[in-house]
Amino acid sequence: MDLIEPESGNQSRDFATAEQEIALFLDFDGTLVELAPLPDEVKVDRRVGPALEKLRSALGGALALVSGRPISVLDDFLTPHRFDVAGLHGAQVRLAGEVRTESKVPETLREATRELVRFANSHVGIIVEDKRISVALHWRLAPQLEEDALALMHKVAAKTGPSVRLQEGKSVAELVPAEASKGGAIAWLMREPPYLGRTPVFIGDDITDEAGFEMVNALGGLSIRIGEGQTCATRRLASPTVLRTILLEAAESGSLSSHAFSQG
Ligand SMILES: O=P(O)(O)OC[C@H]1O[C@H](O[C@H]2O[C@H](CO)[C@@H](O)[C@H](O)[C@H]2O)[C@H](O)[C@@H](O)[C@@H]1O
Repeated sequence: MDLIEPESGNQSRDFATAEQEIALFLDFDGTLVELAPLPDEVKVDRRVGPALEKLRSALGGALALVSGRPISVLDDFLTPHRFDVAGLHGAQVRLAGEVRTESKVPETLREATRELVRFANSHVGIIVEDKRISVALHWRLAPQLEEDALALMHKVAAKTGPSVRLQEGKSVAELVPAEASKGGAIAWLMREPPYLGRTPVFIGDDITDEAGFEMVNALGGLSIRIGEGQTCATRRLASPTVLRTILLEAAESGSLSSHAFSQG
């Protein structure tokens, strides 16, 4: 059985709209790919890009990546395949090959980034990922520095003002445009063809995905959390491997409904 039972109080349910056509939203790190020690080191199963292409066709085009990564980085990982993407936690959205929304670079972000780089330069294992519109501080290689790194991020976030918010993740904290969220990006896409009128399914693994889970729950869709941890998602899958198996099988068969995510 691939599904982990949800925590008590967070009821799994038979998905009432299982036969309806779905729109599929996929997180990247920890969902499509396993986590790696460094952001550049993730390995993408070479079957994933072609499988997602097939699924996109099967779903009438309604398939998008929803990630904290920039669109350009996801393109590089999945090259030569190109998908609709909500990147940078929703700060940018590409639909049908065109970037349709993109947050401005918050004015205070450059100074904040410099402060984070100073910290990284004096602490082994701390990494700054400058994503232009957002910036991430990673401590996966120095878990003993988590408390210090988080304290710094809170201090820097307080100085950056209301245009920026703090987004925590797995061994990472990020400063992102305040208005951006994965939930907002999913809602935006759901108002546009080919997503419009479909039932959203969002699969993620992280606290950064909770806003997306909340949104698809509100829209009557299906939210699926990969792995353990507190969540408002209504279903779980054990691992990225389990998800990839489901997606590869669905691509092979040429169809995907929400039933695929509740196989026992
Ligand atoms: O929304 P996602 O697609 O899940 O992206 C979230 C962040 O993922 C990346 O960081 C995480 O994955 C790294 C590689 O496995 C790992 O080393 C790190 O500890 C994780 O936090 C990425 O680097 C970030 O930019 C994304 O926001």
